[in-house]
Amino acid sequence: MTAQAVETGDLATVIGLEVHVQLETDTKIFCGCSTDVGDDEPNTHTCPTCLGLPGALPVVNEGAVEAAVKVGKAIDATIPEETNFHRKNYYYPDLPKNFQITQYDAPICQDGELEFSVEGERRSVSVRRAHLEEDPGSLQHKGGSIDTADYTLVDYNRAGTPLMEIVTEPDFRSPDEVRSFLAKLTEVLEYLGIFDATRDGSLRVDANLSIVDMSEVDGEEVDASTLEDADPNRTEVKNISSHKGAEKALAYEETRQRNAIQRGRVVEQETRHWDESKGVTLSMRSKEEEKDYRYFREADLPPLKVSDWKERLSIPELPDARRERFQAEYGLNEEAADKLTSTKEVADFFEDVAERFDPGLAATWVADELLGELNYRDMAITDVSGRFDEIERLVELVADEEITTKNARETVLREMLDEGDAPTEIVEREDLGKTSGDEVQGAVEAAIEENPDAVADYHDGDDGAINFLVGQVMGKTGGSADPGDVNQLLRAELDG
Ligand SMILES: Nc1ncnc2c1ncn2[C@@H]1O[C@H](COP(=O)(O)OP(=O)(O)OP(=O)(O)O)[C@@H](O)[C@H]1O
Ligand SMILES: [Mg+2]
Ligand SMILES: [Mg+2]
Repeated sequence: MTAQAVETGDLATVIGLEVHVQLETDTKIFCGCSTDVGDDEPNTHTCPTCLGLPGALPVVNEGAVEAAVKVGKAIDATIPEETNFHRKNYYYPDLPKNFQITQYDAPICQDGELEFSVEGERRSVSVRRAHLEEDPGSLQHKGGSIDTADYTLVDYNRAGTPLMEIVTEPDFRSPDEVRSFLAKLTEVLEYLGIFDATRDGSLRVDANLSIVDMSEVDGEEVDASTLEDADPNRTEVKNISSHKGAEKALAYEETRQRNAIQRGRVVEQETRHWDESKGVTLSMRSKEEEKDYRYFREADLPPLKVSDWKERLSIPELPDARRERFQAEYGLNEEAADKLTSTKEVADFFEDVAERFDPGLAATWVADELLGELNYRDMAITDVSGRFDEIERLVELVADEEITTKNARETVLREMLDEGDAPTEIVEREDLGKTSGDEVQGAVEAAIEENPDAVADYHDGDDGAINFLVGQVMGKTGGSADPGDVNQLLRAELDG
């Protein structure tokens, strides 16, 4: 049968996410095995519980529940009186028990919300629920990828790592919104101190996408009721592990589904796999339904009373609030406030520096100089957190006018980062201490004496000649004089 091209009105894209984030705890969610597995030998961080051996009993790690409650506070979610766990049954080699302990009808968080911006515009996404669950093991496909491998090995080091699955409403309308949302979510999770974005596999996204033909529904825009009327088939794309990957996979899927609809084909409801290297989504299987999982209560774990945990646990000031406070309290512009709140560590360091020195100077040195040089070297603030004292010392040298801004920026900071030396060491070694007034005055007089042509040009009204003379003085003082001061001294000498 050849498909007939159909008349399609405006096609609207609808996206909802299931984001799995790894909660930073020392031990796994239901046993005492360490979560710090790094590149250790496979299957060395395991015990009867996370291997799912018969008779082994799970015990819930309260640290993981606390982390989840903090997330709930940050997204303004409802925390139930009592939470409990369920078994989700399915058969796959990464799951030793053939069921995953997860949450079903009493998730730790319900009805939250997260605001973010896309290209300067504020958007808000509702979080339907966020629940705790255990990570399965990891599969290593040998001699190929998931569909072509000769054989597959399984490593249970990861099995039992605490995960939080954050399920949004289908509120996104484009792949780039998803990318901005994920950036914001990551930022918030890091502020809470429960998430490490640099850890491999710490963020995994299942991205659901459907296309609604607006000519078939009432209303101009997609909302909950038009979506219910249209009830479009959706695909769920798995194996996405980065913000950029999510955007790319969804852009691919958006085009694929739109093209299918425009050719009069039906979009299958199915689970697809994101192939990062090929940049395509591939059909894996038809979408399983809830009944396939035979959810039932995990009888080995008693329900957990959490009604007062939201009050008991405190969370730090979050990025949006901090950004606003930075503008009000330190008089920063939006761009500087954005940069200085990009991570909690940057924000904390900035506040330390701003307390000791002028906030404007602190902002320049942390936001522009330090972050700029770090960025250039592909380094993060965490790479220099052991050297905050040294960086403050450098700002102090500038604040006390012991070295020039130019030398501080172009020599001291760069050498600190490249060679690992302390600022005072570099100042001494490179002889960067600001030249004394006498020396500068001497250099000014010498420059005037040695350059009669420039002096004559200056007196003829050629103001550019002064720049040449400033350059001469800077050369004589090895760049350690202040160019503004030199300019003034020269004018005083020439006009006097
Ligand atoms: N029409 C739609 N288009 C795009 N996304 C949708 C649509 N309807 C629902 N979604 C999204 O699909 C996701 C449903 O996730 P949920 O975990 O509730 O169920 P599931 O995917 O069926 O289950 P599982 O956890 O087993 O994958 C939500 O993120 C939701 O926003
Ligand atoms: Mg889900
Ligand atoms: Mg799903």
